[in-house]
Amino acid sequence: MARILVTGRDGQVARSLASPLLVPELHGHQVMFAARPEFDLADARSIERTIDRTQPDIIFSAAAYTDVERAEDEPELAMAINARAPGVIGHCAYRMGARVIHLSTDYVFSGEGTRPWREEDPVGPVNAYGESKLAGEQSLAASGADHCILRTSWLHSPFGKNFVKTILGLATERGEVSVVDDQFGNPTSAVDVARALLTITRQWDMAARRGSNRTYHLAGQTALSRAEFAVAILRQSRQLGGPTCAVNPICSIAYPSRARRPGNSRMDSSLFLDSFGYSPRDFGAALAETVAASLGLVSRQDQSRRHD
Ligand SMILES: NC(=O)C1=CN([C@@H]2O[C@H](COP(=O)(O)OP(=O)(O)OC[C@H]3O[C@@H](n4cnc5c(N)ncnc54)[C@H](OP(=O)(O)O)[C@@H]3O)[C@@H](O)[C@H]2O)C=CC1
Ligand SMILES: Cc1cn([C@H]2C[C@H](O)[C@@H](COP(=O)(O)OP(=O)(O)O[C@H]3O[C@@H](C)C(=O)[C@@H](O)[C@H]3O)O2)c(=O)[nH]c1=O
Ligand SMILES: [Mg+2]
Repeated sequence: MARILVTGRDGQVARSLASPLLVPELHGHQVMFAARPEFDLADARSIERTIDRTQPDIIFSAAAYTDVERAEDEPELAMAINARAPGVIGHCAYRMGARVIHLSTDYVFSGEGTRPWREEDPVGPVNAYGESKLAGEQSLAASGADHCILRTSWLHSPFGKNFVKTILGLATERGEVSVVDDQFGNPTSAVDVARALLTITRQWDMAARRGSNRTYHLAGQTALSRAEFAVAILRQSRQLGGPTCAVNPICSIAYPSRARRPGNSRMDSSLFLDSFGYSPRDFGAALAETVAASLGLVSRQDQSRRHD
């Protein structure tokens, strides 16, 4: 049993961890969630106070500034939260001998080529969010804490904001949705990331023997374009009696956005599988879970609106 401190309470990974139906493995650990206003990643003192008070064995560093578009307009705030805070968390963990598992992203890569990215590949972020997350990896690594960095990608879940829920929402309003077909990546269930965090926790000593303080990639098994992903989401929704619509594939330049995004975000997660014997579920099973649960939530909201 470990004392686990999870940063963020309402994020996709945090809420997956807190859902006993989706992640029963958490049972047996003592889990604490740190969230605003008491715990603010932009305020170093609040981080120190929270970690000192909760005395964790291990910290799941899951909270982050994740609005890729807004990060272009407020890069200093994105840096404070995504770059400096992981260093502060690392220092606190180092002082008390706690471990840290920190979540990072495929957006640390440039998007060049077509080969799935491996851990040792050169980084080269193309937007402010990616730059801030890369700096966060570096500040945690420099803190001296016993840590590991888990880079994941294209998270989906029934919780919070994500591409799956956005597409389902658009399908209720429109007959067609235009989606970029020149960005490729591996959609990943936040539930599978939550399970991976617990897998590392269980096997930490084994990982340490192999050389801890490592970076791992952990993403879903299937790589596809955003447009293909949208088609899969809508097919799944139709099968479950949910909304559906046509997908119009477009180029990224035709989609108005402030942030550039990597074209090739494909991730190679084989090191994680070799190291921990764990792999996310197959694409269809993970997506079916997210779509089914999201449709349930959507229809409950609709019902309560009808009673308003
Ligand atoms: N979403 C994705 O597609 C991907 C995410 N990742 C990484 O995985 C991790 C988890 O992502 P995900 O679960 O999707 O995150 P979410 O966007 O769902 O949630 C982020 C959480 O961070 C919290 N947060 C933001 N700013 C602060 C702050 N200043 N102080 C305290 N808490 C704050 C938010 O709190 P509040 O509710 O108060 O806003 C929210 O609970 C992140 O590190 C992210 O960078 C990596 C690859 C893909
Ligand atoms: C909703 C939508 C998006 N798009 C495009 C916009 C963009 O280029 C791409 C993805 O859009 P999103 O804003 O959903 O995705 P984005 O916020 O860029 O997602 C990223 O979030 C961060 C936190 C990560 O770490 C990444 O792994 C990745 O998941 O799809 C369409 O073409 N049509 C649409 O209807
Ligand atoms: Mg977004």
